[in-house]
Amino acid sequence: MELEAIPGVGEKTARALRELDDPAATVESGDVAAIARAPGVNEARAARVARGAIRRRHDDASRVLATDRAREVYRGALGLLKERTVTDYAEKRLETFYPSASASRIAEAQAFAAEATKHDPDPAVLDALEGVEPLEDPPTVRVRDRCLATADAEEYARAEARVPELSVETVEDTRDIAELARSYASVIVLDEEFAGMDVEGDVHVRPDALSTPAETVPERLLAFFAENRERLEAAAAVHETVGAADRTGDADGDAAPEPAADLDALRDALSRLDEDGTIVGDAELERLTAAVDDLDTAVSTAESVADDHLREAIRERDVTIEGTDFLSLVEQGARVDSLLDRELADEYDTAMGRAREHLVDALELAPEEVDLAERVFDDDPSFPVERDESTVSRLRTELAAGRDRRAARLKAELAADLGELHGPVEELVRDALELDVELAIARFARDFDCVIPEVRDPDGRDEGDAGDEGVGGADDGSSGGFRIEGGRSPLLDVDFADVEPVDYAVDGVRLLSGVNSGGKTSTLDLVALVVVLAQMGMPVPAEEAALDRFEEVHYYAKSQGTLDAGAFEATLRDFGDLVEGADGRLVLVDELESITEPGASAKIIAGILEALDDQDAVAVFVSHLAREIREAADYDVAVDGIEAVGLVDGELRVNRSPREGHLARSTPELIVEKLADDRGGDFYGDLLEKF
Ligand SMILES: Nc1ncnc2c1ncn2[C@@H]1O[C@H](COP(=O)(O)OP(=O)(O)OP(=O)(O)O)[C@@H](O)[C@H]1O
Repeated sequence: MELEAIPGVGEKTARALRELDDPAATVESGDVAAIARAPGVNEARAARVARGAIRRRHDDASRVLATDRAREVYRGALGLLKERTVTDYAEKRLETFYPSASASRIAEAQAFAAEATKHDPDPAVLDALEGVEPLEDPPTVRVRDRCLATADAEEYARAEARVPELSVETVEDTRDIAELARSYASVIVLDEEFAGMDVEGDVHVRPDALSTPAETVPERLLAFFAENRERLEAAAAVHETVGAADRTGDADGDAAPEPAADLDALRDALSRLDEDGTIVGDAELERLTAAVDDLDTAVSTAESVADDHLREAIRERDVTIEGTDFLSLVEQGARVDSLLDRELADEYDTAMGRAREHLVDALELAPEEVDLAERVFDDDPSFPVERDESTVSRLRTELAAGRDRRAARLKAELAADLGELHGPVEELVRDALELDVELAIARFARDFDCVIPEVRDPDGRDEGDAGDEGVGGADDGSSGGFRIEGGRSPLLDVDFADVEPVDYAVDGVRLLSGVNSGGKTSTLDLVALVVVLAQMGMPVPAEEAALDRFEEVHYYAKSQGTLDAGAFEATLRDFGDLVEGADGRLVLVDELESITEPGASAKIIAGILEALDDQDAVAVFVSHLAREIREAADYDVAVDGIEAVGLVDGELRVNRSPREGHLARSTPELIVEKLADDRGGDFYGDLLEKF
């Protein structure tokens, strides 16, 4: 795949993405964490890349969010979803859901959301998700006791690139290899031509070494698992918790899927691995490691044991010394060895025996090591007892070699096991992270009593596949629209529990009138939110919702006061563009009249409505000037109204659902009416007649 063909991926990002193992598949997978492994690509950019790949797959060039306010509503909706994630991954992954005008994209996202909403978010699973994070590649470990060797310049470059953990050495002949074998514990020769050579040391000819990294550098896998231990344990815990919830019947009806990796095998492998990537839990390796470390101390203690015994023996003994011996001792400084030998031979043997026994016991030496260890103390009598340094050194070398051989074998065995787990654990962690995405959607749907909306193909309406009910006038060939029943916006400034349900269906161009604070703006917000969420493929906060797929959502918030001439002209130009080719657009406009004086506003709004009506657009204009606009318009403008049911204790009681074809009375009218009722008299009565 041409990476540059993905919308939003330039040359620089494409170059970074090419560093990934399988760039095309990774980008397509939508796995934001995997994409973010490309150098210099953070998670936000990774989410954009994933979104671009989705757009490309669906051939989706749509830009549904056409205005700032529409984008704000999207951010609000996304925010509500993101608040319900546990992991950073899920937060970023949710950004790959965008409002689309592509039927296939919406269907794909809806299928995902429909599955997601089947979950019953279990608090124990959410807790378990806390520790899950995308897996990370640890920094390169340098392995110094092993090297790669080749006579080929290209192979050399390949080896350096693929196995940065090892030194790569150039060799010309067997002599060079023999030289390397003296400096490295083990040498891996990459060239076939050296097969069968006779070189001393741990030398292997392995032409496939670069393609079998688990064998060549088992340390790489060990470091990967050591680095990611906590994430892996957390992901395993998530799967187990889901499984447990399933068994106790807490979760949805479906049985939990088998985890992607064998969790017992994973735990077993991790138990053999230390934090720094070394092997643990092997008694023999621990014995050899301790023996090397404790050798000096054990030899010194063994010397003391022998000395103590001899000292005691000498002290308790009367030694008769012949005159000549005494003379030779005094005159020539002769050593007492001969004396010891003659007088205390038995005691000396016992002392040596004890020293050797101590050494063997303290270091827990194996039978094959005992022989050499016993030679540390030779039979030539001396006091104090002296070790044979060269034997100690040989013993150290042998124990260390045994330790290294054992460690290498265990590393290779563990790496082989880990190699098999590598793919599955990547999937295990990804599944856990994806579960967080699904649970966020499930919680959103539950928290806000959502439903999966019906999103219909606007071009298919005339063929009669618009469903039984139809959206407003959808099956009559008009521009379609939306129908919301029991919609409750979670973005309102009141507690969700206090939000009153709103029913509203629109199939063409409407003016929305109503009392102050009746909920007109909130209705526009609800419509925008439902449409945006629906086209993201997400559940919407309503009892029922259906809409025709919109190409663009143009939502204009109320302007903050009258505009100066320049800004007014710019706004008019915006609307000029908007009414051009408005088919497929949803237009939501809040009190456009505030941009200029009321008389001019009514004429301008009437003109815009006429143009939109001609285009069969779907539009809702909130206005307090409904009557004036109707008078200024050349056609019969449809007006809906949010009615006050009455004034109770000075407070308006409102029916939040707009009434179709009804011009709602304004707040001033209602107050005049109340005064006319309460006080009577001509003044209030006359005033009321003017409305
Ligand atoms: N469906 C609802 N349920 C509960 N409260 C609501 C609902 N709709 C609106 N409200 C409350 O009414 C307040 C006013 O709503 P909103 O701003 O939408 O009214 P408006 O008709 O646009 O007012 P104005 O005519 O002053 O612009 C909101 O801030 C909210 O507290």
